[in-house]
Amino acid sequence: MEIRARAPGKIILAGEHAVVHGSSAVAAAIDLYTQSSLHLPPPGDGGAGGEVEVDLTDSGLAFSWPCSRLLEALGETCRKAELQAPRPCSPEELASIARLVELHEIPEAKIWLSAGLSAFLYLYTSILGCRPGKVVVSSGLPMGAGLGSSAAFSVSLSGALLTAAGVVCAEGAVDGTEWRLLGKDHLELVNTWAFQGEKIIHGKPSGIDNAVSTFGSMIKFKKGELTNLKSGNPVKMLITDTRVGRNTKALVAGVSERASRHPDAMASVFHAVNTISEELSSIVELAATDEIAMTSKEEKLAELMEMNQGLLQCMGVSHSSIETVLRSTLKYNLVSKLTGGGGGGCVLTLIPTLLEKVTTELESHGFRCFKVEVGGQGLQIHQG
Ligand SMILES: Nc1ncnc2c1ncn2[C@@H]1O[C@H](COP(=O)(O)OP(=O)(O)O)[C@@H](O)[C@H]1O
Ligand SMILES: C[C@@](O)(CCOP(=O)(O)O)CC(=O)O
Ligand SMILES: [Mg+2]
Repeated sequence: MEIRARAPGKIILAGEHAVVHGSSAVAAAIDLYTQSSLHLPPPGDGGAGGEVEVDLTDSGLAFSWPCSRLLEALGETCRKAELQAPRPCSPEELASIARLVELHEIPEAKIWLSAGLSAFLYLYTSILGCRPGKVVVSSGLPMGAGLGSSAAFSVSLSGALLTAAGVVCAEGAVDGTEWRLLGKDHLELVNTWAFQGEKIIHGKPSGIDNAVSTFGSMIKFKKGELTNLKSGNPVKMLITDTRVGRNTKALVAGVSERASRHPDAMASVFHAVNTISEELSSIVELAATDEIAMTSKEEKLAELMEMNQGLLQCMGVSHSSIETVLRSTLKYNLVSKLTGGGGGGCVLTLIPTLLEKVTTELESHGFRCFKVEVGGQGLQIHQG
């Protein structure tokens, strides 16, 4: 049996970090995915001699554990998982899982994978027990760059494993593709499991990343509550990856430490971010109903993003590479802010729809517009 599940990454338009401390945040799914393909031998095949394998194709590494070894280390976890109500991974269980991960020598340069492997082992053994199987993971998302690869990993894994366990099943089809969707209750269950995976990777996640990866669309998120935002006119964002690696868990912990050193000042910062996210979400919804004032709404969005970036600097999560992107885009009057954990990673730049609008108007006269890159190569030949 083979089951494939794919889950998208996300951008956070406003509210990262503050959302961990109870503020509102606004996030949207992007069309870059992580895919998990689960292969299970027919029941009875492999038996006690079988293995659990995971092939992380993007990092070129594969790992396996004999089922007997997993059973010995995790015992109870492998026997009595409550699939409808996942329980958090206890510190003892996490320590046993970490020892199983340490059985493999992960190259120092890729040591950050160990958190993902722990989440994998937790989700696999809790949902399917110590049953043999193989998961192949591939992703179009940069890892550790603020686009929610950790959540997409946990959501796609949970989706594939829960489908195999028979507790969720796909319903409607996605137009023109081979992919199918889950109903709301089943999505809720996947989201709850994926949140447990995120906890292993992030330490103290707000839950916004797994929620937007599970449910898609554009959402406002506050203290676990999710509101779907109807954004008729999608905002256009340029995403720039500074390629400066960082780790969300450490950044989230750094903000919490600053908050405990300066509780009042940071409470004001989080409150200001909350107001920005609330205002931004109402502008997004208004833009869906009122076409004409699009330009002024974009100006407001840009201003709110700029203010949010200033507050992220207050939290200590900007970086010199991010500041370089801000300066470069400002030269063209474009506003940018970091997205996700910060400390490097990705930066969002708001692209005005005015450009699109002028094209649409010209085309409405029957003219034809081309979007071209200029100054490229001359003649090119490919011989098979
Ligand atoms: N495809 C993947 N394979 C293995 N681990 C992954 C994968 N995607 C994400 N991870 C795990 O998630 C971590 C990155 O998460 P994080 O620091 O939250 O950044 P982000 O979620 O912004 O990409 C990686 O270090 C790894 O442990
Ligand atoms: C910083 C934070 O708000 C978002 C983290 O996103 P990412 O893992 O950097 O893609 C943390 C969270 O909400 O769990
Ligand atoms: Mg993450």
